[in-house]
Amino acid sequence: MTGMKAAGAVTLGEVTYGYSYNRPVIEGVNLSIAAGSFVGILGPSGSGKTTLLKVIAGLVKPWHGSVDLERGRKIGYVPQVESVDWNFPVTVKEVVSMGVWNSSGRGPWIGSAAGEAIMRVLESLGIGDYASRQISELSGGEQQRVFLARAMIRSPDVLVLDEPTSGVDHATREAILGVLGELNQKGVTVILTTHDISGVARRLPWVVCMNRRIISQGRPADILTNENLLATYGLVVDTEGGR
Ligand SMILES: Nc1ncnc2c1ncn2[C@@H]1O[C@H](COP(=O)(O)OP(=O)(O)OP(=O)(O)O)[C@@H](O)[C@H]1O
Repeated sequence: MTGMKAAGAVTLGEVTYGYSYNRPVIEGVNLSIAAGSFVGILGPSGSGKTTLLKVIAGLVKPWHGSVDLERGRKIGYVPQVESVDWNFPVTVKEVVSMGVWNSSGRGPWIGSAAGEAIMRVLESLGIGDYASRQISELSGGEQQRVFLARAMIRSPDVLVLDEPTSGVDHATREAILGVLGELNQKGVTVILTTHDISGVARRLPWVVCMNRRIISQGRPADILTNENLLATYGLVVDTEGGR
């Protein structure tokens, strides 16, 4: 896809970023993600996956290198649930409405059209009944779906998700993967990180292994080999699952 900028394509060139002077946590990252891709990013803890997603989503600016997304395309970012502190009172509907503040430019008042759109998204994720509940009362898997709803309400061209299936049960994982698969079928580029090799990564069309740098990428059957996993994680992982 080089040289071609289809909707929702993301291209990183020689991207380096870190949090303290002279200590990059991702370095020289070159990555081309074609529009309409469904990509899983794998790597051990601390390998820079979240950082890479933040660079892609434009939340941080790389020290060096380029991040290209076609002008006017929208990126939705779904953070890791554990990274968010919901100790203040806010309902599910209010959290999702944050996704439309930017476009309405009017603050947290939900018009009836936006309200209906929010309910449609919540229902598509099976959490319509929770609209008026406090977010702090929900389980991790339910909160995960609320964040997904907040990103989906903006109809993004690219959806970037940080470990969307971590800490959820089997049924929730399948529900989340199902929703992401449907969005991808509609043309949304989906980029997620995961630690779940057999339950998630093996089922995606394309995976990228990273550890500060990109180590390998390709179809899971070609990439999730013991040799590559050893290079990425420093150990051989039981990829056959047995879950
Ligand atoms: N806000 C921050 N300030 C300082 N250092 C940070 C910050 N965020 C991440 N780091 C450091 O950058 C490195 C990469 O972190 P990152 O969260 O990108 O890794 P990760 O691959 O997503 O890890 P995990 O799988 O555990 O979520 C780690 O060493 C981490 O400690």
